[in-house]
Parts: sequence; C-alpha cells; structure tokens
Amino acid sequence: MLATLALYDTKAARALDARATTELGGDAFELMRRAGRAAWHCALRHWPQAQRIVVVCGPGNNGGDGYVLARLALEAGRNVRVVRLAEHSSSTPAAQRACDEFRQRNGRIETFIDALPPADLIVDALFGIGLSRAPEGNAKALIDAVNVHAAPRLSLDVPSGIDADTGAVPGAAVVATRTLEFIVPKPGLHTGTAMTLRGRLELAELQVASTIFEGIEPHSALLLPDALKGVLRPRRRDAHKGDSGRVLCLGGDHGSGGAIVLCAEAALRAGAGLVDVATREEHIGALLSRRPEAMARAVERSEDLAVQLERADVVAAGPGLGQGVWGRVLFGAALGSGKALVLDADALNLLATRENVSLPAGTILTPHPGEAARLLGMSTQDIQRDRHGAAFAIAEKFGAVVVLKGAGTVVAETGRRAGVIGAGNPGMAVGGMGDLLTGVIAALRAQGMPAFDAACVGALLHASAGDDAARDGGERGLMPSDLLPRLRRLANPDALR
Ligand SMILES: NC(=O)C1=CN([C@@H]2O[C@H](COP(=O)(O)OP(=O)(O)OC[C@H]3O[C@@H](n4cnc5c(N)ncnc54)[C@H](O)[C@@H]3O)[C@@H](O)[C@H]2O)[C@H](O)CC1
Ligand SMILES: [K+]
Repeated sequence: MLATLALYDTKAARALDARATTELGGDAFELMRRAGRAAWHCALRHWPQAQRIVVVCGPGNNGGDGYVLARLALEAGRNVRVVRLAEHSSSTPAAQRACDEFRQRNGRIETFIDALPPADLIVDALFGIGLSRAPEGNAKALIDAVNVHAAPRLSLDVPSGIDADTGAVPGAAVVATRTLEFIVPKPGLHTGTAMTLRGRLELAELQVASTIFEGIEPHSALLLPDALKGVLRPRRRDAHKGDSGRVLCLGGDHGSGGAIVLCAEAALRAGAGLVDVATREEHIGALLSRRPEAMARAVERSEDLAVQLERADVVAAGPGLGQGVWGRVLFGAALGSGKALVLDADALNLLATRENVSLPAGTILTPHPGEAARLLGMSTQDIQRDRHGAAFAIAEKFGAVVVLKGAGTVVAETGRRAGVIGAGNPGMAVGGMGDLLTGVIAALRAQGMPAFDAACVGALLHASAGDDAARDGGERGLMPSDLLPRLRRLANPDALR
C-alpha cells in the first residue's frame, strides 16, 4: 500500500459539501463560516502584522468565504476593504448572508473600477471551484490588478482563474503567495502551471464528519514521501543478484553517450541486480571507466543485441537513442523482443511515428509534455491544459502505463486512479534528468514491482532525490548526476536516520 492523499474533483467536492451541510442540520452557512474562519486564522498565522487587508470577492460562495474573513478581520480591529466584482448582489443565499453580516459591522464594500487600494495583504475570494469560463472584462482586470499589487496574496480554495479539476488556466489567474484549500485537495492544483500559481499550499478540513466520504470516489492520489517507506523494504538476507533483476539500457547514438550512462547508473543506484548497456562503440570506454559495474556492449545492428535482449528482464530504451537508422532498427528489435519495456525520449518519438503498434503488457512510457503531444498528435499546450486527460489518453491509445513528466508528474493506467507526484522542483528541468528516471523505473520493475507501482515509486524516488539535492545546494545548477548517491539513500528508507 502506498501512502497517499486523496484528491477530489469538483463534482465530488460538491457532493461532499452537500453531505457535510446535511450533517450540519442543513445549514449551508455553517461550512462557509468555518471556511472563512479557517482562512482568517491562516492569514493571522502567516501575516500577523497585516493591518490593511483588501478582500476581493466574487459573486458565489467563494466570495462568501471572503466576506466571512472580512468580518472577522474587521472585528479584530484591522482596516478592511472589500472590493467586489460587480454591483449586483451575491448569487447564493449563504454568500448573501456573509455579505450582510459584514455590512452590519459597518464593513466597507466597493465595486472594482480599475485599481486596488493600498494593502498589506490581499485575500483572493473571486472564484473557487465554480469557475465556469475564462475571466474576461472586469474579472480579468481585477485579477490583473491583484497580480500587479505589491502585497502578498492569500487565495481561498483555488487561485481564481484556475480550473480546479484540470489545472487549466483558460485566461487570467491570480498568482497566489499561498492557497488555503477547503475540505479536500483538488487535482488541478497539484499538476502543471497551477503548481506555480498556487504558491504554498495548505488544507483546512473544516472538521467535517469522516462518514461523508463514504462511497465518494477520489479523482486521483497524491503520493506522499512516506510512500517510499512502505514499499522499498529491506532485502532478504539471502538475496542474490538474480533476485534483483537484469536491466538492459539501450541508447546513446553518436554524440549522446551521456544519456545512456546516466540511465545505467541510475538503474544500478535504484537497485537493479545486473545492468547491461547496448550503445555505440565510442561510448564504451567512458562508460566502463565511470561505472565498471555496467556490462557494456557495442551494437551496430539488431543481431548484436540478441544476447543482451534475451537475458534482460526489463529493457530501458530511448535515452540518446536518436531517430536515425541505428536507433530505429534497435528500437524495432526491443519492441519485438516481448520483454517488459520502459520507453523514453527518442523511443517515444519513434513510437509516435509507428502505426498500429502493440506494446507488451506492462510497458511504461515516460513522456514529457512535448513527447506526449507527439504521441497524441496535438500541441504541448493541449497536453498542459489537461495533464490527467492527456496521460489517460496515451495510456488508452498504447495500452501502457504512462508517466507524464513535468511539475506534478501524473502516472496513469486505464481503469485505475492516477498517481500524482508532488515532490520535485524546477532545478530538475535540465537535460539528463529524464534519463535517470528511465533507469530508476526500469530497476524497480526488474526487482519485481508491477508496472504501475514501479512507475509511481520510481517517479517519487527520482523527485525526492531532486528535492534532497536542491536542499543541499539550491535549484539552479543542479545536475542529474548530483541525484545518483541520493537515489541510493532514498531507495533504502529503513536505513535512513
Ligand atoms: N466545496 C465546499 O465544500 C465548500 C465550498 N465553499 C466555497 O464555495 C466555493 C464554490 O462556490 P460556488 O458558488 O459554487 O462557485 P464560485 O464562488 O467559485 O464561483 C461561482 C460564481 O462565479 C461566477 N463565475 C464563474 N466563472 C466566472 C468568470 N470567468 N467570470 C465571471 N464570473 C464567473 C459564476 O457565475 C458564479 O456566480 C468553493 O470554492 C469554496 O470557496 C464553502 O464556502 C465552504 C465549503
Ligand atoms: K479564490
């Protein structure tokens, strides 16, 4: 069992909201009161000195949360100004009540014209899970005004303008310093662009009864760092190298030798029992002098690969493979071998050019958004608009487990709940990082992990190693090889102090 946090889409969040309201005797305002109070406490915790607080309120219940916070801030003696989107009243009775209570305390409400007043903190309560279209006109102007303001921004539930299900940003969106999610975490905030816009993330569960979750299916599962502990158990005392599997790393055309070296070394550090490498002759010397543990062989044509292919448990193909004749022929041989495959980089680009391929069961594809776009014949922007949808579309098209890389990596397989990796950092956006991931996943697969688990745990292990390295020396200038010793340490969680 992996340690995970369940993410819920908008439909499920609304169902939970309704059940929680019923549990509370049908009083829809009670949850809003709790949300507003939690938000005020969050503001107090992080910005205790903030005297001038501007709350931007939309027409729905998200705005209602904002009015509750505004009233509490007023009662605490702060200078509060509510800036609402439009003249007309709130669209729900609960939000209207929150607005009325604020007014009754002589709260000041102004309608947005073109700029926001000076403030020490801006609370963004414009749109939450009810965003229904790209903010335009005044809504866009208000979001732009929030973003150019010098004050820090606390977004309630969702930074306004982000689709809470997909993470799509159809138009303008608030760039939050911090976001406080209510009741449940939302999938759209845990992948893609939204991970930048959301700032630091917190969850306020609002003390709802645990029974409301019965029968409501989560959308996906965020893997927690503890997940490594649960699955990477110590080895048996009598283990031998054959128990840990044999990985064949295939790639490294002229000029791309480093990619396959990184892949092979990562496979060794993630615990593969034996690692074979099939590459161009010119890379063999460098590889063996760096990693004598790898069993390297120069291959020119597919026949040269036969022995290594035959004895492999898993083939990791693609790093530095190229798309020339050499790469195409070797990729064809790997596909035809029937072995478990982990395909990355040019193996994916080659796969995208093939018609009607049938991949062996349990094949893992590890595309970045650009490769994903080629696999589906769409644009990278289309992929990023709905990363979950894209990962499942590739999984369905190729009958494979898909690891869609990028901030908030999504692991998808048809018929099961997606895994999402929250670990990782922008320092990992550098050439060679993907080559490591391929090796790590292949090694876990070779050690007997089912494909989906190997993909999830491999992506988490890799991202955690990246975070560990970034903590030591910063994100800028981080190199894939910095992760190698950390992979080993994190792959042995029981040995960690
Ligand atoms: N889910 C819960 O458990 C709780 C939710 N709370 C808060 O309520 C919001 C969701 O409220 P809802 O009224 O459904 O939607 P919103 O307030 O997010 O927005 C709907 C509102 O905005 C208009 N609108 C939508 N998009 C646009 C746009 N692009 N331009 C202009 N106007 C737009 C739409 O017409 C509606 O009028 C949730 O996120 C929580 O913050 C509770 O208070 C606590 C429990
Ligand atoms: K919001």
